[in-house]
Amino acid sequence: MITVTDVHKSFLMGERTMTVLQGINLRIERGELVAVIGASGAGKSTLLHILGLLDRPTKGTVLFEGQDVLRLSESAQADFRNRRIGFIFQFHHLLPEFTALENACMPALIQRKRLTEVEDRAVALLNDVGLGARLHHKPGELSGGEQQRVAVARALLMEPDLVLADEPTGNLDTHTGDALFGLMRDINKARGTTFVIVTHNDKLSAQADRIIHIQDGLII
Ligand SMILES: Nc1ncnc2c1ncn2[C@@H]1O[C@H](COP(=O)(O)OP(=O)(O)OP(=O)(O)O)[C@@H](O)[C@H]1O
Repeated sequence: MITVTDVHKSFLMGERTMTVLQGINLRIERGELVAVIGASGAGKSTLLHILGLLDRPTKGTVLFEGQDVLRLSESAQADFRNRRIGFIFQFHHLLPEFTALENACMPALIQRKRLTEVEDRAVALLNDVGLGARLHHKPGELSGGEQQRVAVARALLMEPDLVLADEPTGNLDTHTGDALFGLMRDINKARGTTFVIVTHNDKLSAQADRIIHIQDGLII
């Protein structure tokens, strides 16, 4: 599904260049659930941002089903992201003024689809994540785990082939984190959705199909 070849990423910090990724080579097969682990600052989030077309490598290629996605225009990349990739971050970035249902529908609204077109699917997803009784609650009226589950429903709304999750259980208690990871595993099994999950939790990464360990910007 994804082939990453010789990806480097450097950031210019004043006069100094800081190299964060130093030649990443990686293949991710369709339907895999991959955990990305490594020490703080190793480059995990940077790699995830590059896979999600949220950032560009300084050097190297990223092929998605053989297509060189880095060559797409900015707007084509945005469209690709919106249609094919779901994102789940540690801080779920829900919009506080909107209900759980409206937040879950947000990717469709961004694509100028009507709420009525996706509402049924969003309700079904929120049911799947155990929030059937919380559809009209705003984020401030939900627990941290419930908010994160809204973010999972939102990530799945457009039926993405790929979900990128950056420490999705990072700010949850163990029990809620385990349940959320189990939910992602279930979705992976049921729909064949590919997951790439950055996590610091060894117990969770042990349940992945494969663990990718990054150290100092290289896969070891
Ligand atoms: N936009 C940026 N400009 C400059 N430096 C950056 C930028 N983004 C990340 N870095 C640096 O790159 C390094 C890797 O960051 P990254 O967020 O990928 O690490 P990580 O492995 O995800 O760490 P953590 O587990 O703490 O989230 C860090 O030292 C960070 O300070």
